[in-house]
Formats: sequence, structure tokens, C-alpha cells
Amino acid sequence: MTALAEVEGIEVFYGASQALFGMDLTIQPGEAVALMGRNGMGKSTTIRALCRMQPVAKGSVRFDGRDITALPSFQAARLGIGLVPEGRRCFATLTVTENLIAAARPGQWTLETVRAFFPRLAERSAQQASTLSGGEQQMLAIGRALMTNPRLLILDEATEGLAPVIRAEIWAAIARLKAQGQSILIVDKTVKELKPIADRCVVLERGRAVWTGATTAITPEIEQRYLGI
Ligand SMILES: Nc1ncnc2c1ncn2[C@@H]1O[C@H](COP(=O)(O)OP(=O)(O)OP(=O)(O)O)[C@@H](O)[C@H]1O
Repeated sequence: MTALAEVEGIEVFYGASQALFGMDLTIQPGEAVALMGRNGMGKSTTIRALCRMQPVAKGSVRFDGRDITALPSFQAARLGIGLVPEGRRCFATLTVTENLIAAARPGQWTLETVRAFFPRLAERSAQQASTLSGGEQQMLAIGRALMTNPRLLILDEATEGLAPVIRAEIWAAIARLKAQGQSILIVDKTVKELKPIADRCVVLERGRAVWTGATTAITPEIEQRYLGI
């Protein structure tokens, strides 16, 4: 089976400072993979490299068997890499509907199906994105990514800063996507919330993958060693 996404031995720099030191990551079709690790270990940088928003100095990025290492980000998006960025970043002055339509590309996800998936967005159709609650903005950010009909949906800290009840709602939505066969890459910090959703976990330490395995195989020792504060 051809992997959906394959990051192999990548090195990434911010100016003179190196952030990734031979990072590897594979996502199979239909798989939900969690990218974990302490602050500053390179999770967001790995995502940025995969989305082609960050140049890769060494190694390769492949999507559906195709080498995309040198592709610009808009072309990676066209191939089906859909990012829900950290901090949500919707168009603040546009309405919910305008935000969704602006992202649209042909496929099963349309304004109607996204509204049915997040009824809250249907209720808020005409409301400006800037006036939505944090949870609603997160739903809109996910809705926007779905509107691109991504083959791989990437969620960077999707539940950060949200109240527990809203977090649960977002996790439930992600679980529904996973059940529909959506391939997902999730960056998040809470093992407890990731366990029921992610099939596999890749742990980063100082810019490389140091542990990978089934999410169910994460022991308290692994948590303490790589994720503990
Ligand atoms: N724009 C940037 N310019 C310079 N250095 C950066 C930049 N973005 C990230 N870095 C550095 O690259 C390294 C990896 O950062 P990255 O944001 O990928 O980590 P992370 O695991 O996503 O962390 P967090 O959980 O805090 O978001 C860190 O040392 C960070 O300081």
C-alpha cells in the first residue's frame, strides 16, 4: 500500500538555527496519527514542512507516492493536504458562510454537508467570524479545511485554549471524521484525549522521531520520559 504522506529524514532550518534533524513520519490512508512531544520539539515545523510552508534542506516529503519536497504550499493544498492551523486563523471580517465558500473545492464536502456536520455553523451563517466564540471559531477552521476536501486533514493544537466541554465537542467531531475514513494528522498534548482517536503516535524530541507505536501502547513511562513536564 502506498503511504498517503511520507516525510523522510527531513532537516529544516530557521535561518541558521536547525529545527528538524532527520524527522520521519508516515501516514497511511485512513489512519489517524498523533504527533506528540514537549514544547519546541518540532511538531509545528514538521507540519509546516509537510504542507510545504517551510523549505526542506535535506530529506524528502512525499504525498500519495509523489515527491512534493519542492512544491509550493498552494499546490500541496491542491493535492489534498488540508491544514487547520494553530490559532484557527479564519477571515475575521467575513461571515461564517463567506469563510466556508472561500475555501471550497469540489468533493463530498460542500456548504450543506459542512453545515450538517457542524449545526452550530449553520446557526451562525451570517455572523462575522471575529464575533464567534473560541469553540465556534475552531469549528469554522475545521469546516474551512473540510471545504477543501482534503485527503489528509492536519489539525495543529485544535483544542488549545478551549473550555473542557467545547474540547469534548471538537474531539467528538474529529472522531466522527475518523470513523468516516478521513486520514488525519493531529498535534495535541493530551494523551488521554488522543488515545480513543489516534491509531498511532509519533513522539518527537529535539527535531526527530524518537518513539512510534500504537497509541494504546503508550505507557506511563513513555509519557513521563517524552511528554512529562
Ligand atoms: N519562525 C521561527 N523562527 C525561528 N525559530 C523557530 C521558528 N518557529 C519555530 N522555531 C524553533 O524551531 C523549534 C521547533 O519549533 P516548533 O514550533 O516546530 O515546535 P513545537 O513542537 O510545535 O512546539 P509547541 O508545542 O511549542 O508549538 C523550536 O526550537 C523553535 O524555537
